[in-house]
Amino acid sequence: MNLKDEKSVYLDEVEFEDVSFFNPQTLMIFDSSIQLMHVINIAHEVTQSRTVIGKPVFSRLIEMEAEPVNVSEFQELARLALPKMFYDFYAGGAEDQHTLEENVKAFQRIFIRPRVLIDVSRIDTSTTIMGYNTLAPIMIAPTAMHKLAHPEGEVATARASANANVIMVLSFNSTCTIEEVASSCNAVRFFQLYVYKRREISAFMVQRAERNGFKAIVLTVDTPRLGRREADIKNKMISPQLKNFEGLISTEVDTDKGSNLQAFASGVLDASLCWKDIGWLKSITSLPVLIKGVLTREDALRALEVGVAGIIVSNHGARQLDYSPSTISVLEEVVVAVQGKIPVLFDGGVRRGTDIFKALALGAQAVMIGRPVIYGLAAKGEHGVSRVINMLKDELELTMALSGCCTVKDICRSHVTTEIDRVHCRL
Ligand SMILES: Cc1cc2nc3c(=O)[nH]c(=O)nc-3n(C[C@H](O)[C@H](O)[C@H](O)COP(=O)(O)O)c2cc1C
Ligand SMILES: CC(C)CC(=O)C(=O)O
Repeated sequence: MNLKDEKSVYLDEVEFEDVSFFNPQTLMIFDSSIQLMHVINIAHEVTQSRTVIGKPVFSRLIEMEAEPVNVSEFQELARLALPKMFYDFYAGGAEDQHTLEENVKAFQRIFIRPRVLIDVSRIDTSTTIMGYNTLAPIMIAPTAMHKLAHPEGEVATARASANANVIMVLSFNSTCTIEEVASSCNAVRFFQLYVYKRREISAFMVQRAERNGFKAIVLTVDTPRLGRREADIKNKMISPQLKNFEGLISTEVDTDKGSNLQAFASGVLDASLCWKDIGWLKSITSLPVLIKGVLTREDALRALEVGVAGIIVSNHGARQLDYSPSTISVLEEVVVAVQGKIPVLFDGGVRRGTDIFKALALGAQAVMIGRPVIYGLAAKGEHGVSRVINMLKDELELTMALSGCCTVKDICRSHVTTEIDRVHCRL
């Protein structure tokens, strides 16, 4: 990105210093590949004749040239880059956001027990997930509407994942179509599914995913209704038309009352979905079915009974039920119930390689990352996503070396101490 050139164009045109009022919906129609142009274009489009980007915004964009060294720096860049409505949508959680905070804080209460005098001159982070070899036990969690973060949307995320050799789970609510993502690059990908009241739509999407080479279906089971995200209500979060659903259903909702996305979701999500429907899903696809959103031993056992191929311990990034437990605090409960019969994957609050190490030590086969990917995408497009993935992989590698683990298989329960362990020690 050549900021100096942009600057001269831009400074001539400055009229306002407030960008907060532009209509983010226009973001969907631009296809510029550089972030700065992207933001300026939106402003041009909305006001038609005037530029509404002012100095404070421009200086923020300059800051984006800095290379972040960790996920939280990417988050800050994303905050600066994005319209408030979108940043809040991505970063926010449900209600008091207690679980949102806990997802991250609970990791901080787990300590690593490093082992020394082990030859760690060679570290191998690679692993196998559902039979597929990957660079690291890291996957891309399904997150909706990547074009609100960057004009290349899910295609940029898919390319970064493919280059890094990690598995991406494409969201049912993606802004690029299943076909666009599939044809963008060769990679192992899974498809996330919501079951709509109009089941034929969900069934059609499953068939498209299958036809386009996706390798598994990830059924999200924690969203009979959308959680109450108060920032989205205040911002009147948009619900844009999604190309995947063209000719099937209108995803565009235009209400003045609160979150349009919430209004859309409440119209389409099938709240009657239950365990017996896993049978229906298995009957319409030959792909393995994983369920995403399990937090208890009871549901893990039920999942085994109905024959799913894998479980994802997840609270939807704390966007659904506030005061549900942090995911890392219940991971072991699920792992113990499953007894190694099927893979247990994990997401929620992973921001460091040490977090990945802790989740693996507690029995997860791999972790999925949600917001960090979006922050990378918003700040620096495909390059940003690559950086986030590689940063977490490098941090994991260092953690393994400093803990005496040469391979992912070497990471075991005795490498961490949890709060519960410490209570038991005192008894
Ligand atoms: C902006 C955003 C959109 C999301 N969209 C979806 C979605 O479409 N489908 C889904 O199953 N989960 C969705 N999730 C949940 C993620 O798959 C994942 O569970 C969560 O982001 C993990 O937590 P983390 O963001 O702390 O990594 C979304 C999460 C975020 C933050
Ligand atoms: C469009 C939404 C239903 C996507 C979602 O799952 C989320 O925002 O958490």
